[in-house]
Amino acid sequence: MTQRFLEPGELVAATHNKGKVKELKALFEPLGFVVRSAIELDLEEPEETEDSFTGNAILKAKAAALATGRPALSDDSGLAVTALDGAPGIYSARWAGEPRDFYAAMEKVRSELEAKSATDYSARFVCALAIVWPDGHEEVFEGDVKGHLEFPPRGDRGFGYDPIFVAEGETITFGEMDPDRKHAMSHRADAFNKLKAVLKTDKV
Ligand SMILES: O=c1nc[nH]c2c1ncn2[C@H]1C[C@H](O)[C@@H](COP(=O)(O)OP(=O)(O)OP(=O)(O)O)O1
Ligand SMILES: [Mg+2]
Repeated sequence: MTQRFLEPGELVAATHNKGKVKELKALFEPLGFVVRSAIELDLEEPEETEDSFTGNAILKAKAAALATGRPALSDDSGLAVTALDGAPGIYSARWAGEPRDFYAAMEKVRSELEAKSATDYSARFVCALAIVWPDGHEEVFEGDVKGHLEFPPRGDRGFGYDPIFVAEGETITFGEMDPDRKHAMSHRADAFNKLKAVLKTDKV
């Protein structure tokens, strides 16, 4: 399939995560997109049945594009810990249970590292951003940010696993970091920088 460009206009953010909605708005609104989230539109949350970030990103965007008849943007992301063979990975949200408790999920990461007597605390955040059009055309981009984990968790400025993640070259966690600074270096920003290639806007 040939690459397709996305025209500025209304864009459905196929996510129910308020932290992501905030970050996706910060990335797309300056470029002239009006972002409406799946929360505002009261869309159903599809089951994430694929075995990769890109697969789940496409699945979520496709469901929202079909439900709304509009191009939809999704984000599938997670924390991949080297010593845990990439876990929690695509299960990052599911490790937090229902209702989501990321302090419990961060504690699970810590206890699994301790159980393995791990000395390697390196980790990365991964993000797949997908755009799917109502006719089924899809574009997907993957980004990451490398770093390491520190315990106990610090900072309440981000979401999810941010309080234990320290990016390469930094000393503070994503939870302690100014949100604009996180946006400039995150896995989401990395994927977004690749996705810019399909945005039809002179503001890029
Ligand atoms: O920048 C981040 N800072 C901290 N934690 C993060 C980040 N990015 C993803 N994460 C973690 C938490 C999130 O809950 C999970 C993704 O799971 P994921 O299924 O993609 O998202 P979700 O279920 O929260 O919302 P939705 O599927 O409606 O987009 O990984
Ligand atoms: Mg999810």
